Amino acid sequence: MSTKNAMNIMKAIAVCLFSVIILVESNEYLNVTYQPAHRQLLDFKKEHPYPIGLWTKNAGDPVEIRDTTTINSDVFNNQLFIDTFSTFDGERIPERVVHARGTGAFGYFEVTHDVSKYTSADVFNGVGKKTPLVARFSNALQGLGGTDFPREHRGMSVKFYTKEGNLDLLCLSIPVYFYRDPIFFKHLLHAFTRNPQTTLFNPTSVFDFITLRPAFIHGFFWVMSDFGIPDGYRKMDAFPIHTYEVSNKHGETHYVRFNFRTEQGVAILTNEEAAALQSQDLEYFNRDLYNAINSGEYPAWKLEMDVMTPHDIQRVDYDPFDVTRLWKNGTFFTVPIGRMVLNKNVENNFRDIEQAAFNPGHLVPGITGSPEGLFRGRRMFYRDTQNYRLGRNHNNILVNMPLYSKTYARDGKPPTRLNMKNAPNYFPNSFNGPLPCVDEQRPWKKLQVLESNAVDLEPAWYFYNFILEDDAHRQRFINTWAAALVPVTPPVLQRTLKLLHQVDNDLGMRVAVTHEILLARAMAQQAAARAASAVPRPKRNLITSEGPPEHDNMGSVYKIEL
Ligand code: HEM
Repeated sequence: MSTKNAMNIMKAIAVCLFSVIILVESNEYLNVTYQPAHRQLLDFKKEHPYPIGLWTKNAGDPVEIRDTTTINSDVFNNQLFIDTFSTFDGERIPERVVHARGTGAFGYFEVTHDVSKYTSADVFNGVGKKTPLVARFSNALQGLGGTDFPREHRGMSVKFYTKEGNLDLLCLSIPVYFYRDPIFFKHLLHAFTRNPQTTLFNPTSVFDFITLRPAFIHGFFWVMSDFGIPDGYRKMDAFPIHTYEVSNKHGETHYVRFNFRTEQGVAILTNEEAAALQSQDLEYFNRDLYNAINSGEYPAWKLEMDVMTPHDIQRVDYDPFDVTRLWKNGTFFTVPIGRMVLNKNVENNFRDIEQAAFNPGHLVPGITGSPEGLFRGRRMFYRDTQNYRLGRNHNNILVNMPLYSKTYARDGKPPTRLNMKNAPNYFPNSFNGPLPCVDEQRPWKKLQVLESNAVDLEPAWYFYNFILEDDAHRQRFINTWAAALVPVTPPVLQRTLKLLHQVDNDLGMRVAVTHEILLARAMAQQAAARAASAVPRPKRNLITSEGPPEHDNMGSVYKIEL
């Protein structure tokens, strides 16, 4: 029989088989407990009532059914077997060094207000204009297989595919960052993530680091408050934090902080709610986003910017570029820009989200970035880590490709795409290779920011007394601190309590007292657990050469000791 005949027969059999299955399964959706995430495969089958085609090997030649099993066969002559293990063995790429765990979706941004006075960026100009985008949500410190519920800041990265190139805004769920100096990044991450010996998160290293670098305390206060565990990604605000310089078509500059405000309403989980949910669904955050979008409840965020003029920025009594603090009340005004809507789940998470490379250095004309050191440091970190994680041509991966690009970059590890075909590969050239543009509006003055290393505890004091809106929230904050300090060892514990006293005496005292109570309770629980462990437990009866266990019937190898 020829290959063509064989393929046709297989196709016919497959069509008959699958038609029967479709009939049998036609009532599936009557089961109302199926969430969109549960019925993904069924949805696929509804869209594709027949098999989507013939199965091929990696080189495109058809798979013959006898090659799909290997017992008692010549595996070295079975190309499908070789394809199978060699592709599977290489399925993993390095996960992100931070923000590894996450999910994402596609959507669009729509301009709702005229902001041409502040920025000439095409993406934010022209009321009603829509720009496609991809957004990724993550939690900051978990590995790929971590949990959705830890108390930590979340990420929301947005890549706008604009006519002027990709604009990436990488945001956090809290409006301040932990430090100003980019060199601290690695040390913070080492202190806050898994201990090299125990592989466990270690509260002592966290508080050791914070007390030795007390400037971190403000960002950490946000994480220890209700803002530390949002109720899913849809219900959190998100902030790029840095103070960006923007310029209009006359070359006039303003300084702005962007804010994404959730239209779903900010909602949080208490420690108890998070623990209860975690026991039922380790993937609550990812599931929530997928289900909402699939059900047509498209999550949306309003984008606005807090603005200062170049005149204002030099006259405020604080450093407006300092990412560890908020801008003070009454020193800026807020301008709405537009609305981001996520209306399409990705079809393939690895292709569209795992391979996405967001980089704060991806800016467009009219948005210059921030002159301060952390931003400049980040421009290098992201490119470097993505070169390692995805390869040097990661901007040629589908999800990262700008709408338009003509470069002098060539070769290297795939994907090289068309590799600019036969165009000149050097600049300048006399043979019509791509030319640079002239942007007369681009500001010619560069602001230089001199930053201070001084530790200012005032923002943390302000947070405790004014951002925490009432005493109930303050008490939850205190309880979280006290519980987090229970496993912390001396002298770090004493130093942490001292730092809290220095921020605010009331805070220091209340955390110390609650900590004493929790410590006593933890010791009592340990004693109770020790007592309980003395109670005999059911034993496992292993199979031995001496025959079946005494009370074993029906072949069971377990017996309960009474
Ligand atoms: C010195 C400061 C910082 C450094 C060195 C740094 C470094 C990194 C690195 C290496 C990644 C992984 C990127 C990848 O593998 O694709 C990452 C991800 C991320 N960072 Fe930062 N970061 C810094 C500060 C910040 C700040 C201030 C923000 C937000 C305001 C931020 C938001 C994010 C987000 C949202 C992601 C996840 C990106 C994604 O979804 O793929 N980071 N960061």
